[in-house]
Amino acid sequence: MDHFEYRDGVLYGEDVPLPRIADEFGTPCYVYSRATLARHFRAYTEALGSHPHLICYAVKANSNLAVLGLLARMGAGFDIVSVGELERVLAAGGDPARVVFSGVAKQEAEMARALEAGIKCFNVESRPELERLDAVAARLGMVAPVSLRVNPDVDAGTHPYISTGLKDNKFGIPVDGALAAYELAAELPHLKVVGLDCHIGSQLTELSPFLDALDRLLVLLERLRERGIEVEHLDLGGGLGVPYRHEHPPAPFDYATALLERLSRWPGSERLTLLFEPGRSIAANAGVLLTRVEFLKPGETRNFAIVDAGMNDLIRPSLYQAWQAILPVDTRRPRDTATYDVVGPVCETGDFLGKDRDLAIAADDLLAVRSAGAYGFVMASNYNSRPRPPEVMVDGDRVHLVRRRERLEDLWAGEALLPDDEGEAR
Ligand SMILES: Cc1ncc(COP(=O)(O)O)c(C=O)c1O
Ligand SMILES: N[C@@H](CCCC[NH3+])C(=O)O
Repeated sequence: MDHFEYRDGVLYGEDVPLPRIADEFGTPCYVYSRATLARHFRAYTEALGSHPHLICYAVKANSNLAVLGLLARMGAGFDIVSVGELERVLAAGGDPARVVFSGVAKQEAEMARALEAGIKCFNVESRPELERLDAVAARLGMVAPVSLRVNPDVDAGTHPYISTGLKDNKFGIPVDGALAAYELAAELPHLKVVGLDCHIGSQLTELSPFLDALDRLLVLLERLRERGIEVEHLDLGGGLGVPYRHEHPPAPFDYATALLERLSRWPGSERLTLLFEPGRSIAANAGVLLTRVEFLKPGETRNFAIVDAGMNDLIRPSLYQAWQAILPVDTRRPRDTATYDVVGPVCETGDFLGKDRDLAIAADDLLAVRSAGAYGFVMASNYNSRPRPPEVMVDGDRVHLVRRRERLEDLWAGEALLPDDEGEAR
């Protein structure tokens, strides 16, 4: 259940009819539900109950300040992958002591800023990164808390572009080399080993890859213990899938219960703080992308519904052939049903939001693309010089504009013409 439902034939976000939002803010427009975000976050904390834990929301999924601020107030930590995400978390009132920093290419300045801000942990992804972090911490006269992101080589069974825990992927330290990397970390004077981490991929719909990864991490923890290296926390990353169409991913409760059960066989597990880095499972179904039909264009082989949102606004269908439901917002007016490719204004054949959709629509109707709260706005671009859409949060019957539509002049902010004397003559 989420908070986007039909009432008397009109799609609502919480208690707000979506046509009201289109009238006020125009289309395309992202709409998020505060209640859904909060409910998805609570599903994790309630599932983990009294076991020591920290839910570090993956900022990359949806980094709007209002989303981060809401989760921060609920006690969330954050998983960041850049200094930009760190600054967003801080601007939203997030607690730096609850931030973990993932990513394969952390720059020295990013490390320094995160150290000064006092983050909880760096999730280190390679040996050279350990050395770089030690050097940066030494320069600042600090000690950096580290966890090694281990690549457990399990098949997450997801789209190849969003699988991260295989030997072939760029992420993490291969599990076979992890002991030696931990020994290096323990020797480096400006690092303190605090955790062990993995993240095997995104949109996982089965429990078994998570449990396989946990088993491999527990073997490694045992080896570390034998060498006198104890960690305070175990970070199992994000990756829990959501229902976009026919998928039936485990609920956070079942996921956490299965992991806790497996973990309980490990001596001392009750003292091990569990970290999770969920992004999609918190944000995806808390958002829709509202768009308006510009034209219906019947064709010999296909019918096109041309809408005002394109791949620059929501790239998942084009990039991963992802399927997201597309719903008419107002079903009260009689319409003929036809099968459409729902396409955008961008000059690319790959610019589509959905293919072969049976829809009863007419020009000027509003559509809602569901499950757009994660990896939606954050992946939007200005391709074709299109301003990025606004973001709106509904909260009961209230509507908050949480990011205005970009203005045309925002499109060239920071750009410069060549000085006069360097024109065409050369
Ligand atoms: C290190 C890390 N943590 C967490 C996430 C969040 O993943 P998801 O949105 O699938 O929960 C990702 C993205 O895949 C990631 O790379
Ligand atoms: N952007 C991807 C998920 C990437 C996960 C980040 N490691 C998606 O929309 O499915």
